[in-house]
Amino acid sequence: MGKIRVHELAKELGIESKNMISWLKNHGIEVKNHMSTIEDDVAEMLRAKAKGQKEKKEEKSVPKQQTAKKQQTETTTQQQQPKQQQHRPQGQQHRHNRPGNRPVPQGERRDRQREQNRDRKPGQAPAAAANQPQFRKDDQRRPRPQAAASIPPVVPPEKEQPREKVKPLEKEEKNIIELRREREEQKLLEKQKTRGKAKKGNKQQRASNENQEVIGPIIMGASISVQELANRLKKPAAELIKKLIGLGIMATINQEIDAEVAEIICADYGVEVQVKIEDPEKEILELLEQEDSPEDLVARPCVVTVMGHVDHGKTSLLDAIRQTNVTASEAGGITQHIGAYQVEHNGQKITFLDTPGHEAFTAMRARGAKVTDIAILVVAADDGVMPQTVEAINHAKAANVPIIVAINKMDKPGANPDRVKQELTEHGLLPEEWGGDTICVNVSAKTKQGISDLLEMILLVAEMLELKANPKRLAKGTVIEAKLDKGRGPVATVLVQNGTLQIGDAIVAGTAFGRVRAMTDDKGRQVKKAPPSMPVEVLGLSEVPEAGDVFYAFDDEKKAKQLVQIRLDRKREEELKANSKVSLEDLFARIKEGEIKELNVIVKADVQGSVEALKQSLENLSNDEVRVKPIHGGVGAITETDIMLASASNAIIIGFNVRPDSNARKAAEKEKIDIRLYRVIYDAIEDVKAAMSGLLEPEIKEVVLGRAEVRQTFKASKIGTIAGCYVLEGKITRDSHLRLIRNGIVVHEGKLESLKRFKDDVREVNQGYECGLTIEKYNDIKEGDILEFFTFEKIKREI
Ligand SMILES: Nc1nc2c(ncn2[C@@H]2O[C@H](COP(=O)(O)OP(=O)(O)OP(=O)(O)O)[C@@H](O)[C@H]2O)c(=O)[nH]1
Repeated sequence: MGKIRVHELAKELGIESKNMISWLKNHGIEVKNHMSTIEDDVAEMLRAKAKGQKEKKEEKSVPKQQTAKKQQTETTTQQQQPKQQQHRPQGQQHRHNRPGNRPVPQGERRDRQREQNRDRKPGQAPAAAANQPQFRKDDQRRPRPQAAASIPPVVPPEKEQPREKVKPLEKEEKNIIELRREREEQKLLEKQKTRGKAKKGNKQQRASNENQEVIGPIIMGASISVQELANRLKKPAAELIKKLIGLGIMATINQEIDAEVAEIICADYGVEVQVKIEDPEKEILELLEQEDSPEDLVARPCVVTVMGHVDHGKTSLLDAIRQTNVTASEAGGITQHIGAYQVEHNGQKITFLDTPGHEAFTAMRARGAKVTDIAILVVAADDGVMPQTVEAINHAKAANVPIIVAINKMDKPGANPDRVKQELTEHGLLPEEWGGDTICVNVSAKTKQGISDLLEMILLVAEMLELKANPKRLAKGTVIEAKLDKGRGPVATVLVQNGTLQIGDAIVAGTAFGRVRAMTDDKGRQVKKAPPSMPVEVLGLSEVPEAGDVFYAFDDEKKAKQLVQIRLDRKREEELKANSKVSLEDLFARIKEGEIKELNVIVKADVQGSVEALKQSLENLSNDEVRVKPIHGGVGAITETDIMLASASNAIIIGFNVRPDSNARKAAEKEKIDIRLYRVIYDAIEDVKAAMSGLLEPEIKEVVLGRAEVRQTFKASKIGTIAGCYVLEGKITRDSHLRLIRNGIVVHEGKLESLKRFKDDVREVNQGYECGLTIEKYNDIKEGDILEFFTFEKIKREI
């Protein structure tokens, strides 16, 4: 028997799906979303309830006695409803989960339902209700003796009834939600109070234990000098320096230590640190980010990204959607590629980000930009769920973006959508027709089958998301793509996310400033305004911004320029700071300038013997001008902690037969720490010696291209060990050198013998992809091994 969906019934009763879902949930009826089905008797009950409310409203003009009578019947019905509902969810659950329960194809079921509803005469109950077994209907309407008994024979309608009578679904719902929220807030407040007390207690306890004067919280900026901190703690500076040495930080009395270190020191004295950093950039942005008042908010089109495995038809699907939905007025327009486009379906717009593949999506997310409202996961019906499909699912899930599955290539003879659905369930996407909440639509980008259904589903999900924006304010959005055009200068495709962008607006994106000189839409037409969710190509920026940069429009050009200046200053400062770190390359120059009197070194090696040997040999290199000082030595991979220590004490790191792990590598890049890696102790000593005398010739520098993890190994009799790898970062190229690292130790260095994706030989494989490879004359590859790929680059000496 066909059951009705939440959104269908909501539409029928003229209620918002959202309200109906909350109401059902609050009454103990389990529904997942607007696509969930409702038991027929529940639907019927809701219809009766809605009908009752409507009638009651009309009854205001009906004579009093008559109204009272009707209301009595209504009340009776309503009073017994909760009882029925409480039993229902379980039954509903069972029905979905029962094995062997033939899943009714979604399309078939929806069509059947629509057909039945279309055939019915006005005023007649919908099909689902008509098929309802009679006894249920009776049961629902007929008051139970007990319930009836509790109803007073004469109902005073004016006083008792209005509460039931005029309360619409929404209002009832709101009260429950508000009540819950209030209770939760209360609980939170209480929790915080007790926590605060406990914290305070601990601190005081510690302070009194140490028999110290209680000092209030120390308020500081991003850093504080050792002297200043000692003054505020009322402690001798020497004591603090001792503590810092204990932490591996060699600081002088005038040196600045950052908030994190200050916090550790102060914790020892039971003193709290409060960091207050004045951030002029934040202040400007806060002014721009002011919240919209609800009355200014209007619905905006949803923004969709298409993701999926290679060759499953992302580009074809985007093209098919674009072609099928070119309206008559646009037919003559030349479709431009501007990184995003809009189509219209049933009078509603949908924005597609025309950058297939999840790289664009993740790159933007990595930069903190959330542009996508809905993800379309394309899966080829003849191929099924593949590695990149899984990646795409995980990316969308991590971003908390709803997924609609487009099962593509349905025109192909080998198409098997049920297999795809089965595979999807293994990755946490349960198709809605199997009781889950994932919408799956069968499509063919080739024949255009199902494209319209897909668009309909997108609009349905978008409706549930209630996407809104305020077109009246200054624009804010994200840069989707940007390039330098020879003739036109910097060109950026931006997606307006709030406000309206207009010609002449002053805008800032990253460190790029400009006035919007011209705007072009996705059909190549010049436009003067771009409302929310509209992608446009913008001319007029001073430089090329980066994809993922957030842009803001300003009414005050001065403020815009101020923001850019703040960002530029900060960038410069960071570069300067980074450059001030010691490296072997500029060691000699800095020694000569008297800047460096001590060369701090951190030594990491594969065995303790090497650590000691290196430390000793390095220390022996000390001369009158500079003292080589190993501040830390240890066995194992170079870690992020080593980098932090190097950064805090301005040290270089020497690794012997070990490598930095991936976090350490990133941190070293950020902190500009010089890491030198060697396989021969003598080379390490020689390099430092040469650097100290200005003779270091770093002509060739190793450049790491990427890292991959061995996920599986296969033995092939003629080939040797084949490693199934996943590229963790960067890329692998066929001709790169590699080293095999096991537990942070370099086990082998050599070259690649072959590199394949699926069955094809490839020249390179990028981050996020899987590949198969073999290593020249080396077979001892194990699961979990890390392969690091590198080449050599010639570097010009600058001293
Ligand atoms: N028969 C059939 N072929 C299709 C369909 N959709 C795409 N293809 C074909 O599948 C191949 C790959 O399609 P693309 O659109 O390039 O796939 P993609 O996912 O964008 O591929 P990448 O951009 O390489 O990741 C092309 O040869 C298309 O012609 C379809 O619905 N039916």
